[in-house]
Amino acid sequence: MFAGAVLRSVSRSATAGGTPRAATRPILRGLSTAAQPGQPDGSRYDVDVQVLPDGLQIKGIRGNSVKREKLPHFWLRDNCRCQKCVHQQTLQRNFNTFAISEDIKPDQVKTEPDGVRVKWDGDGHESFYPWKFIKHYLRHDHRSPEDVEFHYWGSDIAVNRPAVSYNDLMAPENESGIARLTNLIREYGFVFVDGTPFGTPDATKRVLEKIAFIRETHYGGFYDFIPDLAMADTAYTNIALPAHTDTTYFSDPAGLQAFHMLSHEAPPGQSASASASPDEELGGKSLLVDGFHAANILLEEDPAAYAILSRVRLPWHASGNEGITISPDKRYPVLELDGATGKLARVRWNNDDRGVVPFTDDVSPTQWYAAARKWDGILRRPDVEYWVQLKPGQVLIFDNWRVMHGRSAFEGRRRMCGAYINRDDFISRWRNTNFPREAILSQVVG
Ligand SMILES: C[N+](C)(C)CCCC[C@H](N)C(=O)O
Ligand SMILES: O=C(O)CCC(=O)C(=O)O
Repeated sequence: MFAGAVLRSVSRSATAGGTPRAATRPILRGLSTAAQPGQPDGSRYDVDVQVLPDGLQIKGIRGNSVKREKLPHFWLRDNCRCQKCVHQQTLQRNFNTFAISEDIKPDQVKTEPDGVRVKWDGDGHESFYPWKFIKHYLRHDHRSPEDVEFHYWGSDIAVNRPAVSYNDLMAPENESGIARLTNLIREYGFVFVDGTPFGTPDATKRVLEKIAFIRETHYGGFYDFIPDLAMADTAYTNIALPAHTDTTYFSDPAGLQAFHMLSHEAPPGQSASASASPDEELGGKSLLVDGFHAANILLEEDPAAYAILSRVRLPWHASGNEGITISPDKRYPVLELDGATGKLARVRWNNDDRGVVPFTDDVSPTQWYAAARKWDGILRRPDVEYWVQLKPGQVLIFDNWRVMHGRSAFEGRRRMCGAYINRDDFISRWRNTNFPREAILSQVVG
């Protein structure tokens, strides 16, 4: 049952000197909304609205919890989402914010079953703010649908690795496969797509393009490589590579990376081993490390080292290829924390592509090396490392901001294909296949 009320037109009583006296403004009758489905505690939710000289004072009451927020008039007007103010096809703001009078005020405020309607002074523009929009700013429960429950893992993940089947993923008209795949990457940081045709790289490319378009870099777009140093990078060799993230030298490191081992032939003259999986004989095993899990261990065991790796900004570079010298827009730390939450947002770790450790005012290179040694030691712990022999048909896709990868040395002609995908394009695909668009818009628009 809803109750609504119309606030009498906002009266402005001028006083000497013309400064409007803040007349006592009646509170709009609280609006009691039945507990909405999924309301965390299932309790009633009352919202009171009071028009103040400089904004709408909103009070949200749920059980014993009362939250207040004042929504400034100008802020409300700027966030009008009517058909005139927002381009309905592109969802872009469709007016000049700064053409709105700075001291805009409502002429009339009315609560309705679905929200608050405001008629503005001046041009008489009318805005409507759904309760969902208003309650979002009451800081009652800022758990956004995008708050992810991370599943941290070590070598134990081998028992039950996250996977989807190629057929489920690629089923036409069915988004459940891509929804599950993107959600597994968000929760675990990686996923296998089993049963992917491997006679050619085409099916692998289709799998990746099911997520989003492929990111072009100086290595090209979709990559298909063997150890022939076609590009001046150790990935194009057969040497062992320790756990690392890729593209540490970009301001915006690749969000996803993928590998599909299409074939692995023994060196000429050496017969493929009779063993079930010749690859085991030839090496080239893949390594995955959950960087967030490793960082949690470091924080637990050596918080000072964690602080150093999250504070000291380092140079990173890719300079091996003729005429190409890539480095990020600024120096970045190994562990990048979210400025707002303090939570770990990104791991940037490739000791081979790291530049010279700087001398900074508060942390010496010796201190940084001691912290990095601790970090490196954690990455190499047997219970932290997940070693897996990739096989043709298994596409590995992982979050390059969280999961490090590497490989053991190998012999012979090992053919790998895959691609990078931008972080934001991956997150967009995850959002749009796992959450209702309305919930997404209320997150991304703010
Ligand atoms: C493109 N492909 C994935 C084959 C190789 C890329 C080389 C990656 C580089 N070592 C880095 O850490 O960024
Ligand atoms: O060959 C592999 O298994 C991994 C290569 C690698 O680390 C890379 O391309 O970044």
